[in-house]
Amino acid sequence: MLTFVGLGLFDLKDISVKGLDAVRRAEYVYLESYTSRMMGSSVSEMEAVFGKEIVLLGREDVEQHPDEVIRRARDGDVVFLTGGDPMVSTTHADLRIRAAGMGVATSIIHASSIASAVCGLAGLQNYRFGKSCSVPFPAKSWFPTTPLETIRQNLALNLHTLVYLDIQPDRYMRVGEAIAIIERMAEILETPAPSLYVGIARAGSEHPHVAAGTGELLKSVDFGPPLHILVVPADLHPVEHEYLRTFAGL
Ligand SMILES: C[S@@+](CC[C@H](N)C(=O)[O-])C[C@H]1O[C@@H](n2cnc3c(N)ncnc32)[C@H](O)[C@@H]1O
Repeated sequence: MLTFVGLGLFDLKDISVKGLDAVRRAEYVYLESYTSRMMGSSVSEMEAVFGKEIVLLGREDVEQHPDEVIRRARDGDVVFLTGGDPMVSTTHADLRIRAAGMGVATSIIHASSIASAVCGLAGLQNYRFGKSCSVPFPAKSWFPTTPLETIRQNLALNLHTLVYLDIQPDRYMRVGEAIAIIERMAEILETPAPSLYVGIARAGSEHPHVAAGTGELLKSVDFGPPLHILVVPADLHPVEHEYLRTFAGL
């Protein structure tokens, strides 16, 4: 059995009781840490509390060479850990399909996700979100403008946009960096940059930081340590406006 277990948002206390039971029962426990990160706990802390050795997997291990994981799941209990919910804004559906294709039973133990946490922290209604997008760190001759195109399509439909920020082995994109990159995209596309943003840091921790305002304002805010995420809101419903005024300094 291959069980996808969500770790939740911030530290090792965010896993569900069901998830913890599955980890403790498993013969092999894998963790992918390229789609999200548990910033409040190290892998060694998780190993100590879960009582299991954890094998780290990179993107290639999961997307190109998942054979070992699937083979072991055919012969015993394997847990595959992911930050947040394992099936939200990841490509792990592919791993589940491959396992099923090889006759391996699978199941999912869900967890809190950044996609729902932003609704609580920013007070933006979940059914008013359009397609989400991701802002990558630009490379030498690579500066995609598709994230701003997605934001503009959503704004035209009066929908909010959830903007995931790049995670790399040695760095995490911050709210201010993401806004500066989006503003550069606006220059390239010769289109206006968004006039309002909501920045969120460390959802799920004891000290999340949430701030709403113009790009100029949010670039000067110190959101503190990662992870960070950004929302570009559409026109605000009066309750959304009141919520951001009350909890995000709008
Ligand atoms: C690709 S998404 C994966 C979402 C994950 N599967 C989930 O359900 O939460 C990861 C991105 O979401 C944002 N993110 C995830 N957890 C966060 C947290 N606790 N606080 C702020 N942003 C977070 C970051 O921008 C990060 O790069």
